[in-house]
Amino acid sequence: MNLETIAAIATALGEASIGVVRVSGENAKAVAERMVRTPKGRSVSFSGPRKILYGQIVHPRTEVVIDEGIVLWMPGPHSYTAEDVVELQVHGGIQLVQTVLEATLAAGARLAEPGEFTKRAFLNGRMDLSQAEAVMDLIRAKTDFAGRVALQQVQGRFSEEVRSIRRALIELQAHVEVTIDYPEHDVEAVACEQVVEVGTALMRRIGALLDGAKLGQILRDGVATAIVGRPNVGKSSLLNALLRRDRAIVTDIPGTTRDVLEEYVNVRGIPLKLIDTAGIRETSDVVERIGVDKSRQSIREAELVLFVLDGTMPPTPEDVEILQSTQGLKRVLVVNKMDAGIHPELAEFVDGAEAAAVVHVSAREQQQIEQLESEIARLVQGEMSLERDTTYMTNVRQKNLLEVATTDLEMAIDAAQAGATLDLIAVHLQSTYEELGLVIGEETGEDLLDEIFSRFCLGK
Ligand SMILES: Nc1nc2c(c(=O)[nH]1)N(C=O)[C@@H](CNc1ccc(C(=O)N[C@@H](CCC(=O)O)C(=O)O)cc1)CN2
Ligand SMILES: Nc1nc2c(ncn2[C@@H]2O[C@H](COP(=O)(O)OP(=O)(O)OP(=O)(O)O)[C@@H](O)[C@H]2O)c(=O)[nH]1
Ligand SMILES: [Mg+2]
Repeated sequence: MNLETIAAIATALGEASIGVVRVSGENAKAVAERMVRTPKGRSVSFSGPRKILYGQIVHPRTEVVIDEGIVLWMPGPHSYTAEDVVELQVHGGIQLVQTVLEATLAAGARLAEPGEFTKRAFLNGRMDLSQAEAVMDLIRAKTDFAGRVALQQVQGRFSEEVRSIRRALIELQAHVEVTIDYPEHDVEAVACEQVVEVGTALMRRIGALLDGAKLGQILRDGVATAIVGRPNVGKSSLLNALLRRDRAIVTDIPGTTRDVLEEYVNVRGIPLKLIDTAGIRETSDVVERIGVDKSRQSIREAELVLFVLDGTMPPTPEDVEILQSTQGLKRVLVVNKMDAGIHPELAEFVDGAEAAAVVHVSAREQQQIEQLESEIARLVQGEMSLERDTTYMTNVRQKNLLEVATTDLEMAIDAAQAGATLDLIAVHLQSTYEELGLVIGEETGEDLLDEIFSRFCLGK
């Protein structure tokens, strides 16, 4: 495949020890030869196998020395894109890296679009679409766990399973097609039995992938965790304590938090989307009332509720209301202000309440926060352990395709059970096969590819 030579900054913009400009394509060699000199200023020829060299980086037209750097020469197909790749590793100054990029453009490359390097890797067959998409998940991973899942997918574990299911489908399809050509009643019955038997097993395998996807979604978005309670109990203080920084405004004035505030935190490898809410109470203040409505909305959308109570006071009617409105949800009762003592009526209230866990903390004094974290981890961990034989996936596009594929496969099985014609069964099997192909990018149209890769970051 003959594509234009592209260049981009591969590292984040900012002051850093090094910055990398990457060039890929047929002219990568020419670009490098126009820009790289030995420490003594002599030209360098980039041919033969991979090479690492140290030298000067010059502007291709003026020969002005821009920096000294390390240059990697990786001839295709043994490179990230499977094309000839040159990496110019220079000092990581914001302006400097930009100047080096401009020099590569002057030397004959064009600026890469977002995701274009990875798109090349896909187009050149070095990875499939599911792997390419996972590259971006890997970069965006906020926790060790999410990172390991993405890496698993980059390395092709998910793709392998999809391919293996497709191979089994093709075999089944072949069996059915052959039978269509030689119609004999008992042979036909055998084929139907095959479709039911093999199809059911494949359903189970696709189902397992979909289970992994559910978890993947949590990984990507974080567990929606609403911190709720009446005003002044210490919700914002708890958010700050869990974040280990002063994010939300805390005052002794009830009704301080007006708007919903969202922050991500990593609790023992589990990503939580923490939602600090306005204290719930009846109020005539227009702004505060909107905030309270939003708090109620957050409760409805939460996967986990941290119900905060002021341990120093007897429970109020608002506490009773919130207890009711969070009934049936996965909730933790967080008795706050333990540093100031626990009121016996509050203790009684908590004893009588149903909850997945009860934790006494002091948000302000940072006491027992780790205890709370352990409880949270315990509550969500069950669904979150990275099991060796489970294949996870975080991509909504792929998940939707798997769902459509199961529907079609189910139709094939139903048709076989109902003794439908083999032609009809074959059509459903064919659809299943094609949908699974789209997951890994087989027969995927140009428009969709553009759309997928444009969501990548520049230089990837
Ligand atoms: N400097 C640098 N570091 C990097 C990358 C890069 O492009 N440049 N990567 C970019 O994201 C990641 C590594 N990914 C890569 C994947 C494959 C190949 C590659 O050359 N593959 C060849 C050769 C394999 C081999 O030697 O065994 C191949 O598959 O044929 C390179 C990088 C992370 N670190
Ligand atoms: N003694 C004690 N006081 C605390 C503790 N946590 C919070 N407070 C105090 O309680 C008051 C209210 O804290 P906030 O975190 O603003 O309470 P909130 O629930 O977010 O309040 P609203 O935003 O008004 O709903 C502040 O004066 C805090 O300093 C604690 O653990 N111990
Ligand atoms: Mg608050």
